[in-house]
Amino acid sequence: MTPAKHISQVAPKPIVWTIAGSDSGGGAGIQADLATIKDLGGHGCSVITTLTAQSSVAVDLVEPVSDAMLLTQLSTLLADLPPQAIKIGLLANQQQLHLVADWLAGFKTQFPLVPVILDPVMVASCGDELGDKSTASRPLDFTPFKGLISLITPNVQELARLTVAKDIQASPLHTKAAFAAAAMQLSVQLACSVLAKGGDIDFAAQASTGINTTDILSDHKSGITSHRIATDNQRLAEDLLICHQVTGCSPLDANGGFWLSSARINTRHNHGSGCTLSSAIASVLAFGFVLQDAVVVAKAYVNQGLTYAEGIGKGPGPLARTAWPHSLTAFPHVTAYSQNSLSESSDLQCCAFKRLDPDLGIYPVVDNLLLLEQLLAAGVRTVQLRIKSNALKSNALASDELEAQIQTAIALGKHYDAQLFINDHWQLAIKHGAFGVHLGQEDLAVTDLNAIHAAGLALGISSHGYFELLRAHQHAPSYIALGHIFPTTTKQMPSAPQGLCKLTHYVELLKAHYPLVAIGGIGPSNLAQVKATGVRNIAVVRAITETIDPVMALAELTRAWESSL
Ligand SMILES: Cc1ncc(COP(=O)(O)OP(=O)(O)O)c(N)n1
Ligand SMILES: Cc1nc(C(=O)O)sc1CCOP(=O)(O)O
Ligand SMILES: [Mg+2]
Repeated sequence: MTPAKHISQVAPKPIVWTIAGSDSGGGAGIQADLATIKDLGGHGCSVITTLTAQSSVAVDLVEPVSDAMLLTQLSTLLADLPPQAIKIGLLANQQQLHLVADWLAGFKTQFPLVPVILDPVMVASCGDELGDKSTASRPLDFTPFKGLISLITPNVQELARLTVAKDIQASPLHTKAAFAAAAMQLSVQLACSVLAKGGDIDFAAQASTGINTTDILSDHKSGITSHRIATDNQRLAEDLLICHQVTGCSPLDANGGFWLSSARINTRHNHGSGCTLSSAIASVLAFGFVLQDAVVVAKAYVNQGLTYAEGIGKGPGPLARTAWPHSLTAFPHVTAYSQNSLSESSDLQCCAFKRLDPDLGIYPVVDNLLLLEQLLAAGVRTVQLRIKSNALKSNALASDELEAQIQTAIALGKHYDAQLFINDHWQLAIKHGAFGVHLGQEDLAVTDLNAIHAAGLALGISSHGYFELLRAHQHAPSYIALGHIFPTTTKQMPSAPQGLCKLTHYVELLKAHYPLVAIGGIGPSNLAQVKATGVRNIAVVRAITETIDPVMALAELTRAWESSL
């Protein structure tokens, strides 16, 4: 594996707190959390709730710290090292839980935006209970955390204990439907997102009930994308993410549900995998990624850790520490979860889209034929016609006129032998034989990608973060756009600008697989910084359209891009 570059090399080191128990064996708890936070480039601070005399095979003694010690750790840290994210793990008893929840309520009034991840740890991987004696007879009630946490990460046993609805409690959570119902229930109960970890369940065994466990294997380099049902040798580990009012992402995903599937990694060295996952999510959030992005990066980190884990001691060993994940194969496959549908993968096409030269040239995005023709005549090689349908609604353009413009644009593109992409209007692009179509994430759900593929058109897909770029990758497009890098006034964006640090990571992950295009707020003043991230193409609107001489502007951008290192 190539050594991965820490995000901390390109971004300031965020402070991440872990409020959790000590595992004297070093594989889980505070010890796993601090190792994870450091490995992902953060600075870890610890608030110890409980001491455990623990090895890889047994938990011999559990001793909560005093209330005074718990509260003083919190106040001492807050005075000097306020967190960018908090992970909460083992709480020894209900009294401790109340103390932490009350403290958190006060903290949140001061720092409402700091994300808090709760890993409701109850049982060690060796099977021993981790709470004090009071919790063995009565499971903890996490209701005091309602409205205070961003995400809870139960495994299947914890999910069953935490969901109070009688019908859910009565049935074991061994089917996808029951598991999903419990996760949704918990999301409502605690008013937070839920990552329900299905690693301990074999949903594939439920395939006979008609539930589709289709896996997608996509290799864009060889141009092959294939789908197959998981067999015994290729079992899937499937987690369900239920989002609750997530901000900073596409509104379509803010309350979405997603299955995250990875090939099951055959190892018994998984001690501390839950602690590692939750502290990794907190660490990635601390760098300013949105929740869905943090979850898929943390999943990839755990997958890598399991893959390279080695035994230490007689029992299950800890996960390997493999730094920020930069390999697409470590990332999960994302499928939308729909309550109304048992089959979640019906929209997949079978092959990769048309392959392009990774260097597209400066890629202008324009909204009129006059400018399009000027740029084509000036020798532009890749260009997009982006006529938004709100231009239609305001009656600026009737639909037959839109079709005529698209038809003319396509003819011009052919005449000048350019790669002309039509934004949004994929049916017209197919009808008139365009070179390609550009689609956003919202468009994907309402587009017949099979039809675009069958017509032989190239496909470009927008993305705004890890989660969206995985979704784009699963369609094996001709290029992936990464936006918006800097603030833009051309379009209202639901997400924050990605910035150069995140762009560097996306490029590292995808550059061997796709032509990549950075977009959003790019122009002469920042183009060299963008090029330094390793991205090979930029798409621009205002840097061309808002100049007095667009042809000259294109020539200047091209010269500056080619001469930048
Ligand atoms: C090259 C390129 N990248 C991104 C976009 C944006 O596409 P989309 O998200 O569909 O948004 P609209 O352009 O339709 O508003 C793009 N057009 N081109
Ligand atoms: C159309 C568009 N899509 C974006 C994305 O991030 O998906 S940003 C963007 C507008 C880019 O315009 P300018 O170069 O004027 O900032
Ligand atoms: Mg669009």
